[in-house]
Amino acid sequence: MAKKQFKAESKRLLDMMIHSIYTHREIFLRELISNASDAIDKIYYKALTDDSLTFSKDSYYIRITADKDQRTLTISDSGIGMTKEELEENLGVIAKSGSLAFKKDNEIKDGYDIIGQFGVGFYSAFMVADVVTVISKALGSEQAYKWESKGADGYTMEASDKESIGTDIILKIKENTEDEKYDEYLDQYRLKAIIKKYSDFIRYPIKMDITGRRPKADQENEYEDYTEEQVVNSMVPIWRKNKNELTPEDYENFYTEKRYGFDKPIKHVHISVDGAVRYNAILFIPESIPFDYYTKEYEKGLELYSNGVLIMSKCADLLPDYFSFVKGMVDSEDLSLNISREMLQHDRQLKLIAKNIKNKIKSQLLSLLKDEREQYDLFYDSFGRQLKYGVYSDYGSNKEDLQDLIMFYSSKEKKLVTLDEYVSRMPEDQKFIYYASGESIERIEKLPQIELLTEKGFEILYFTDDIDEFAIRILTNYKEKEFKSVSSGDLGIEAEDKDNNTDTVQEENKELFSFMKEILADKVKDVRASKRLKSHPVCIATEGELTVEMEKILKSMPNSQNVKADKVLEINANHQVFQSLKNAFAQDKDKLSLYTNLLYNQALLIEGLQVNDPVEFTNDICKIMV
Ligand SMILES: Nc1ncnc2c1ncn2[C@@H]1O[C@H](COP(=O)(O)OP(=O)(O)OP(=O)(O)O)[C@@H](O)[C@H]1O
Repeated sequence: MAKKQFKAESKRLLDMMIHSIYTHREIFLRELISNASDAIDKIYYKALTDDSLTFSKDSYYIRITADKDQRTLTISDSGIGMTKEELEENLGVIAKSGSLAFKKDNEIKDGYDIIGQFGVGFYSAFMVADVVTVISKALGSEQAYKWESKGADGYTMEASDKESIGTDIILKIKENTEDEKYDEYLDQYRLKAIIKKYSDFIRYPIKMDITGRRPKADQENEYEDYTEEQVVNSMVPIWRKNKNELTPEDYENFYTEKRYGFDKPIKHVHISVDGAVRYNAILFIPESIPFDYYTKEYEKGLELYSNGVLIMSKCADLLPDYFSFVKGMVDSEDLSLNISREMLQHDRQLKLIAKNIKNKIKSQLLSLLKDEREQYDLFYDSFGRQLKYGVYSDYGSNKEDLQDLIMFYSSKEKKLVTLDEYVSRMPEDQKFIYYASGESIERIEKLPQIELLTEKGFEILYFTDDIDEFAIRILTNYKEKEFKSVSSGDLGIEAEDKDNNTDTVQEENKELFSFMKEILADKVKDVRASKRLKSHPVCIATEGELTVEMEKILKSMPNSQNVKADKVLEINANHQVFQSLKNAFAQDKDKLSLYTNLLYNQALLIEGLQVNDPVEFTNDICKIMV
C-alpha cells in the first residue's frame, strides 16, 4: 500500500518526538485518554441535543487493554469517531493551530519544548510506540478506516472492520533499551497508577482488566488468579469535589490535562455558588503569557458546561477583556444545553455568573498582591499590560476595578509599586503623583526633566509601556491626587522658586528668548528659562494634553494624524551654555541661530525623538568645531 507523507512540519516534529529524551513519557496516556474523552463529549452532546439519536449513558466509556505477548496497548473509546477525511486531516498534520510555524527550527530542541508549548497530543504516542494504529468508525458512517504509522516516514490508510462507533488506538510498545524500560507501559498496575494520577476526574469510566489473586471459595490455603474489569477513575469531575479533598497538585494536573496552559498556574480559584444562580467553576491565573496573547489570534474564554456536559470550549462572554488571561471552566445546571452562542449573550444567568467571576478574579488578584507579592510580580510581568489596557479601554469605565491592581516602577523603591503605595508615602506638601515616560528605566533615569524632582526627593513613577500614559490620563487622579508628567509646564512645586531666580532671569533675557523662539518658529511654542534643570543645559517641556511620549506613540500608529505635543524649549540659565547664548545674542546673531538649532536638536535626541534634518545637524556640529 502506498505510504502518504506527513506534512513537512509534522515530519520534523515527529522525528524529534521519537528521538527526544523526554522524562515524562507516561503523559502519552493522559493525552490519548483526553482525546478519547473529548470524542465522547462530542457524541454525548449530540445525543442529548439531537432527538433522532438515542444512547444510554452506559455506552460511554474508555477502555485500556494491555497485551504483554503482543506488546500492544490499546486505548478504545465509544466517542464520535473519525471519518477517512478526518483521520487524514487530524492525524496527518501536526499542530494545525499553526503554533508550530510560530517556532523556528532551531528553537525546538527536544520533545519537552514541543509538548510543553503546544501539546501535540496524539503524537506523544510515538514516545513509547514503534507503530501506532488507529481504527475508527465515525458517527453516521458505515465504513471504518485504519490509519497506521511507524513514525516520521509517513502513514497508510485503508478500509477496515469495526463494529461499533468510536476509535481504537493500538500502540506497539517499543522494546526495552538500556536506559528505558518500556515494559512498564504494559503493566496493569503501572497503567492504573498513571490513569489515577492524570485522568482520575475524566467524566467517563476508564475500564481496565485487572488481575488479582484471591482465596478459593471453600478451600483453605488455596488461591486462584482472577481477572475482572474495573473502573479505574473516580469520574467525579474535580469541580464537583470538595475543596478540602483536593491538593494543589490536583489542580495543577487538571490545568495541564485540560491544556489551559503548559506553565504552572500562579493561582487557582475553586468556586461553588448556590444562590440566585448555581454554578461551580475552577479558574486559573497563569504564570506565563501564551505565545499569541498580545495578538488578534488570541481567543479569550472559559469552558462552559451545562450540568457536566461541555457546551462551549471558549465562552468569551464569561470574561472581561482585561482578565482575558484567566483560564478555566464553569459548570452550571441553570443553563440550557441547546443554547446558541447568540442566545447566550443575552442569558441573564450567564451575565450573573460573569459578574460574579469578574469580582472573584479581582479579589484573588488583590489578595495575591497583598499576601504573595513575589507571585503577583510574576503575574504582573506577564499580564500587567493587559490590566493597564483595561483601565484605558471602554472610556475608562472599568478603571475603578483596576486602579488598585496596576503598578509602575518607582524611582525610589527601584521596583514596581502600586498607586496606593505611592500615595501613602507622599509628603504632605506634595500635590501630585509625578511620572516620567520613556523607552526604558535607564533612559528615564537620565532625563534632564527629572533633575529637580529627584533632587527634592520626590518619588517618580517611570512609564515604559506605550499604554501607561494613556491609562493614567483616563484615571486623571488616584485618591484625589492628580498625575503630573515631569515634562509638564508647571510642576506645582511651591518651594521651587525660593532658591531659584528663574523669573528674574526670564524677564531680563526676554528678548534673547523671543529671538530664539523666532529662529525655531513653529517647532516650539516657546523658549524659556527652566525651573527644573540642574546640570543639563536644555530640555523639552510640554504644555497641554499631549506629552512628547504620547506624540511618539500616536505617530507610530497606522493612519496617525499629524499629532503634535506643544513643546517648550527650556534653557538652564545656570549653565555655561547660557552665557554663550547671551554673548552670541549681543555679538553674533548667526552664531545664536546655530546654537539655538543645536540645542533644540539635542533636546529632541534626549527625548528619543528624531532630529528633523540629521545632515544639517552634523554640519552644524562641524561648524562649531572649526
Ligand atoms: N480518540 C479520538 N476520537 C476522535 N477524534 C480524535 C481522537 N483522537 C484524536 N482525535 C482528533 O484528532 C485531533 C488531533 O488530536 P491531537 O491530540 O493531536 O490534538 P488536539 O487534541 O486537537 O490538540 P491538543 O492535543 O494540542 O490539545 C483532535 O482534535 C480530534 O479531532
